[in-house]
Amino acid sequence: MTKIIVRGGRRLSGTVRVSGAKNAVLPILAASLLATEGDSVISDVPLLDDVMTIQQVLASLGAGITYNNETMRISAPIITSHDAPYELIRKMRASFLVMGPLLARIGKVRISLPGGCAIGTRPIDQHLKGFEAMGAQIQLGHGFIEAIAAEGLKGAKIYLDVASVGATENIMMAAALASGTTTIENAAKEPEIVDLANYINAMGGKVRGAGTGIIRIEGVERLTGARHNIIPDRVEAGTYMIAAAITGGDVFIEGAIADHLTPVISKLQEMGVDVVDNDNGIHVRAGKQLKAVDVKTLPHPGFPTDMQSQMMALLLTTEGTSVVTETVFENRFMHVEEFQKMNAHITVDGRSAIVTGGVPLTGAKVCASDLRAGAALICAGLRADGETEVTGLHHIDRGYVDITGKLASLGADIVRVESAQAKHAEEAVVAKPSKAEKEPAAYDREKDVAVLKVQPTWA
Ligand SMILES: CC(=O)N[C@H]1[C@@H](OP(=O)(O)OP(=O)(O)OC[C@H]2O[C@@H](n3ccc(=O)[nH]c3=O)[C@H](O)[C@@H]2O)O[C@H](CO)[C@@H](O)[C@@H]1O
Ligand SMILES: C=C(OP(=O)(O)O)C(=O)O
Repeated sequence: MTKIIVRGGRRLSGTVRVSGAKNAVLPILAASLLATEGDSVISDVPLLDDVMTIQQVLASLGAGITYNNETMRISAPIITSHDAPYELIRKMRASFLVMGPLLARIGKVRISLPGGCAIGTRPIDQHLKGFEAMGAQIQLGHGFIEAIAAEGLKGAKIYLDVASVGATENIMMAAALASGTTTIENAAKEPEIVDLANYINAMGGKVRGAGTGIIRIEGVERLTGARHNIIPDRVEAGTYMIAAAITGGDVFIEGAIADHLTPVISKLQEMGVDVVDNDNGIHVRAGKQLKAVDVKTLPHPGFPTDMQSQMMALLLTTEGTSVVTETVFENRFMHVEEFQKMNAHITVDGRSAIVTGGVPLTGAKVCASDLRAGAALICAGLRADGETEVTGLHHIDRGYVDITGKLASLGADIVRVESAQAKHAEEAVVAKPSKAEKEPAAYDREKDVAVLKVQPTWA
């Protein structure tokens, strides 16, 4: 089985560069379907499994895509299908974000219920409520959704019952080409929403108020491809901040934007970690005994749920007891059982976890139950006595670019071991004729497999 092996006890130091944000690039790639003419050129596109999945979805709908050097070029003058491929939509949550663009572009879509991290029930009722308000007729059955907007989408006033990130994005994209003005009330305010709005506006759209609770979208007749840089990944940056703090390290996180990380920075400072930002990134220094703090996840600008498990790893190393309350997803404590295998003292009581700090962590064989849980287990392994083996890496590969290489460059004793079977499968992919040769419109995976195969020299 492919695994990451971490031997704890090394203090991290040096500089690590943050990649483009997974949760920004995925909706932005979906939004590229809105442009009827001109190519979109998106830079700082991280090489993640989720990015590969969404580009396959776009290619299956008729988009032409090339990817080189973290830059993706997309053109979608003609949409050739309204049927999003089941096996790709089930793989991840964000692939559902093609629903809004397809409805707006061709007035028709068939799509399965989305997959994604198993952290709760994750309904899509708010997305559908928005599309219905804009005139789409929706039918649900056998795990699929069929929607038709025979006369095109019309602007509407939509109040979201929960400030859903995905629903805000999906509705924003659909509204960009609808007739009239759409208002989203109780909209999500995450930085990724602002990045998407900036991209739509660069394509010729008229989105105002992104980053606040009320977003107004004046529909336009057509959008054209545009150039756009993806914002740095605040969750990846936050993960390296935790990795630095948990090892008592001294790390500069290059590219991280402090304004996107205010709740994480403020909790770390409350615990006694030195965090200083400048125009180029965030410097994290830790060394003294850290204090226990309580953490409650909330929609932005509250403490991000995607940083909850990594923060829990750090709280295990403080003096005292902390309470971590998860309010965004109802089942996001699956990492607790894995931490317990590492000698962690945590009890879960409903939506709260009571974390007893200061009990030494010991290495163990653990499994990532979701993307961020995987990163949190690696952080805990950096501090634990002995060897920690983390499996379930398909979760981690969805959202972290070369986490082993980046941590190793900071001095961590960490290695990724590919199973013989995984290596064999990878070689088979390399040996196949290029997908681009067979389907000129498709993603050039050949080039990227070469990148994927790069193993750190210390391995
Ligand atoms: C690809 C992506 O960007 N993923 C992020 C996005 O997920 P995602 O967009 O799926 O998360 P949402 O903001 O939609 O979910 C927040 C809450 O709203 C609920 N809900 C959501 C939609 C809906 O129609 N009805 C409903 O009840 C969910 O069950 C959850 O309890 O935001 C989450 C919350 O910050 C992050 O953890 C994910 O990393
Ligand atoms: C929950 C996450 O991702 P997704 O919404 O893609 O499952 C995440 O990025 O932590």
